[in-house]
Amino acid sequence: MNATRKVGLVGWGAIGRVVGTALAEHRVPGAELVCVVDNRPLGEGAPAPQLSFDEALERCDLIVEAAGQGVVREWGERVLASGTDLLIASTGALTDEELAERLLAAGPGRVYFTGGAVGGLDLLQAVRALGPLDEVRLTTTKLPATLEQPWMDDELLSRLRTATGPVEVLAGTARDIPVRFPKSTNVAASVALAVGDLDTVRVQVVADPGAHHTRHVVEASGPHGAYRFEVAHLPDPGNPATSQVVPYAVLRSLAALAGRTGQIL
Ligand SMILES: NC(=O)C1=CN([C@@H]2O[C@H](COP(=O)(O)OP(=O)(O)OC[C@H]3O[C@@H](n4cnc5c(N)ncnc54)[C@H](O)[C@@H]3O)[C@@H](O)[C@H]2O)C=CC1
Ligand SMILES: O=C([O-])CC(=O)C(=O)O
Repeated sequence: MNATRKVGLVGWGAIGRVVGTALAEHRVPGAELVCVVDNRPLGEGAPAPQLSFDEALERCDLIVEAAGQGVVREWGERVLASGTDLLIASTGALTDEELAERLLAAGPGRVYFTGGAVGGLDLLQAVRALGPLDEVRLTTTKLPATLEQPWMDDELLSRLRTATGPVEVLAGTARDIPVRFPKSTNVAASVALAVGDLDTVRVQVVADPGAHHTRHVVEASGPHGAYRFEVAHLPDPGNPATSQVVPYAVLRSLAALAGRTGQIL
């Protein structure tokens, strides 16, 4: 049987709280929560000691990032160089190809990403082996307030705030969109990781005041077939930018990584 994975969880927010609580309750066979890292003091709020990143690297063999793209940029290489594996939720950081290459070259730790809020990535990854896709489109629809960004001008902010139906906020590729909406469109980078090309993935970001559910629609086509995956998630009540399902996607990824016998994964 494999040794128990010693997990350091970075980020005690909408995703981290659910992941950390499940780990602390031993709901992931083969994985144990050793510590939590967060740049806010957590007091007694977390079920494991709050440590610095450096302390976490000394005690853990797997870091789960559920904090933001900046953490991947700042810590990714050091995590891998210390021999610790890294599971990434903030995949948008990997649209920086220089960083992605440095992470690929770093080691001996291994880097993984979770499918997060989007579906069908396993099939898109499989299709890639047949040859490139001609077209890949992602349409993400969210509540307007979850899409507001510091770079937006007054006109765009006003369009978001006064929308009475769906409005396109920005269109681009998976190379530029996740940087523009760092907490809201990591899914675009995840689709690009599956497809293997940032520029092929065209992304449309839509704000809809009636979006009771956050929607991600992936449409892809190529010489071998056509694919469409549509998901509609309830947003997390505390952080509506994040879909409620995301921590469970992280836990699913963790279960696969911990890979205990007695489970069919
Ligand atoms: N792949 C996917 O489908 C998704 C990915 N995400 C990514 O996951 C991230 C976390 O999401 P939530 O838990 O909803 O966010 P949240 O805002 O609820 O929680 C983030 C936590 O990380 C902490 N944090 C932020 N920067 C930090 C730093 N530099 N060092 C240590 N701690 C830090 C914050 O204090 C907070 O406790 C998002 O920013 C986004 O990048 C979010 C949703 C879906
Ligand atoms: O949770 C979601 O629906 C998507 C999200 O925030 C992201 O990709 O960053």
